[in-house]
Amino acid sequence: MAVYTHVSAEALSTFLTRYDVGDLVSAKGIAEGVENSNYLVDTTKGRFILTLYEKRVDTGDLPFFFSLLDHLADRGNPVPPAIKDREGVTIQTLEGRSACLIKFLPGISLSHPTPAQALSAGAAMGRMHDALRDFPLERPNSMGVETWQPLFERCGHSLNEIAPGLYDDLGRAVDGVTRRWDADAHDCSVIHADLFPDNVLMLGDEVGGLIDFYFACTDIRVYDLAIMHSAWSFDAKGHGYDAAVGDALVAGYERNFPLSDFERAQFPLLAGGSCLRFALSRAWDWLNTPADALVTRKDPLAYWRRLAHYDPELTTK
Ligand SMILES: Nc1ncnc2c1ncn2[C@@H]1O[C@H](COP(=O)(O)OP(=O)(O)O)[C@@H](O)[C@H]1O
Ligand SMILES: N[C@@H](CCOP(=O)(O)O)C(=O)O
Repeated sequence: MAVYTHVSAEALSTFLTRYDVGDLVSAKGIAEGVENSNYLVDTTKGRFILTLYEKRVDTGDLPFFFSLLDHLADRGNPVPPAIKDREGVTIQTLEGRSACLIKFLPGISLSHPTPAQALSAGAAMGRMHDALRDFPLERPNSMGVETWQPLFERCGHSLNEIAPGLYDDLGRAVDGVTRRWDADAHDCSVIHADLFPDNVLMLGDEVGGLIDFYFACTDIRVYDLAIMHSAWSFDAKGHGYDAAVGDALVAGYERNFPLSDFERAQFPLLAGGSCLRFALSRAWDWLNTPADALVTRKDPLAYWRRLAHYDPELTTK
């Protein structure tokens, strides 16, 4: 469920008169997603996404996100830029929220990607990173390595309500990974930082769109591939590593951005970091979201289990 803010047909019709996009035909709330309110909007001239930014996106970051999308779209990447109104404005206000009208991209969000789809998606990430070599803006990672220990401490002993012993186990793993993490030894650039299967729209085996750039930030470039690898190569519960999917992601990526020997050697550590980053954010949400809330809580243990694949020693006592 991701329609937190209701937009009336009257308010939307008036909103659309700012743009050269035709008249409103229909608008439907989109159930997928967790951060923002999204509507699928059809007009007499085409199809668009309307996004209203809820509390988890800092609206001060929106100019960064839309510069990034313009930069990528200008270089032929399948990403959805914001539509400008007749005065060139992209970030508007609607129903008391910051709001943008965004290009609709075709495709289906995947639940179970195949190796052929993983190959295309990895290649799309490599191409995106290549296009970002000359992107001049930066944004700190609000979920970067230095935030993991403080977030772990904020979750505290309540972690044991998720699974007995999780406080000690996670604490040991956070310590083990962060002590070996060395961003200065890597190439850093702007990365997507959340390229899960649900953020890649597929047309058969081809990528129709890369969406949801609201975690995009400056960090270790190959960490982005490690995040993708940990999100794509397991079942939803974090079991059953699928080597064909994992290998295809890396092979696709290397078609457009070859990895160095150092990056290959560091990959398990970076993927282990990704497991901790998502285990921690999910644990925090799990402990702080009422079970009957509109948002479905995501399972933190599905990421804890993935860590065992990348670094078995960190997850055994
Ligand atoms: N530009 C787009 N083109 C087509 N569909 C989109 C687009 N942006 C979002 N969507 C649809 O909306 C859903 C939620 O979008 P997303 O950005 O992932 O939301 P959230 O940030 O709330 O997680 C996606 O799963 C997709 O179905
Ligand atoms: N991908 C993250 C949560 C972020 O949600 P999104 O809908 O904005 O991609 C997770 O699965 O924990």
